[in-house]
Amino acid sequence: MMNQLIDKIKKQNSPIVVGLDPKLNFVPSFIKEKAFKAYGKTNEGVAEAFYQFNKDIIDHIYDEVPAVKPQIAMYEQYGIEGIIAYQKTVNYAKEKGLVVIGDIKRGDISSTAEAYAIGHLGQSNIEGNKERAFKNDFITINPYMGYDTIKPFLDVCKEESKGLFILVKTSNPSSGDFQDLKVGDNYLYEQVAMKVDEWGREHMGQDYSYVGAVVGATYPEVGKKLRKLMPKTYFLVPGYGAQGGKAEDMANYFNEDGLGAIINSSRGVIAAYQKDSYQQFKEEDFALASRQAVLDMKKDLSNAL
Ligand SMILES: O=c1ccn([C@@H]2O[C@H](COP(=O)(O)O)[C@@H](O)[C@H]2O)c(=O)[nH]1
Repeated sequence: MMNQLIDKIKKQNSPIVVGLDPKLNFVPSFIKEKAFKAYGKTNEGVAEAFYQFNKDIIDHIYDEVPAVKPQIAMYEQYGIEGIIAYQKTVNYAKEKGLVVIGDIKRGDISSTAEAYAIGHLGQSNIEGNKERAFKNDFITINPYMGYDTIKPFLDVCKEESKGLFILVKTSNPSSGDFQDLKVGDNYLYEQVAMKVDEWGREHMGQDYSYVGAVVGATYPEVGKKLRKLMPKTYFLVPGYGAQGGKAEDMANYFNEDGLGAIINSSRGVIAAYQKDSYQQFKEEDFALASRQAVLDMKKDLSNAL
């Protein structure tokens, strides 16, 4: 799957992933009103509104970006109906040929990790009948509990040709509370990076491993250091745009082959029509504004890289 992602990045000249993180106040009123008329102001109503919102955005961006990253929390808060909207979003993105990174950030003891891995990347075996719950190509996972909790994910990835992005240095303001603690001569994030690199070497695609790393756009000096420490690891880089990550710093996350990183923007794309800089777009043209935001991000990055 890493090879396919890289091929698409090269073909579209677009190291960009759009985060599908819907919020009710991002959804235009004409979509909300229709959904609420059909299902009421209920979880089902929100789920319908989110799906229609995502679908229109996907229709307007799928030819310009290789991947989308739905953030499961945005859906989960609306219960089963929200999860169904997440699943339908993943399915629709796959139908449009997009690579899907399920941002689920799981991690637990190995028996539980195995269930997460099967559910989000693999297939369950129901007395001989195989069933797939979610069609993600990659998921994000949390390495805090150590190797035995990572292994079930690696095993399913191998079986299914899927991939992972493991949290190494996150983009949030307090990411240093633990990640920047010194462990011997290294920072904790460096220790984790070395492990992710080691696990990845046993799970190589063509040039890059299918075990990737999450490295926040908001710490470009760390990005530069990690780029050297993990040359075969693809980086998923959240934090560009809404969190303050700048295009001029993104070169730090790429290798000399022009590859090695895929930059995420969620709010900056899906809620673009609400920004002053896109006020030429009316609410009903929200998806066109998202497309414009992708084109602008593409230009912004290619000028900087
Ligand atoms: O370190 C991390 C890890 C994950 N995220 C996720 O990425 C998006 C960012 O959204 P923006 O609107 O572009 O800020 C969101 O889903 C986060 O949960 C992250 O930001 N940082």
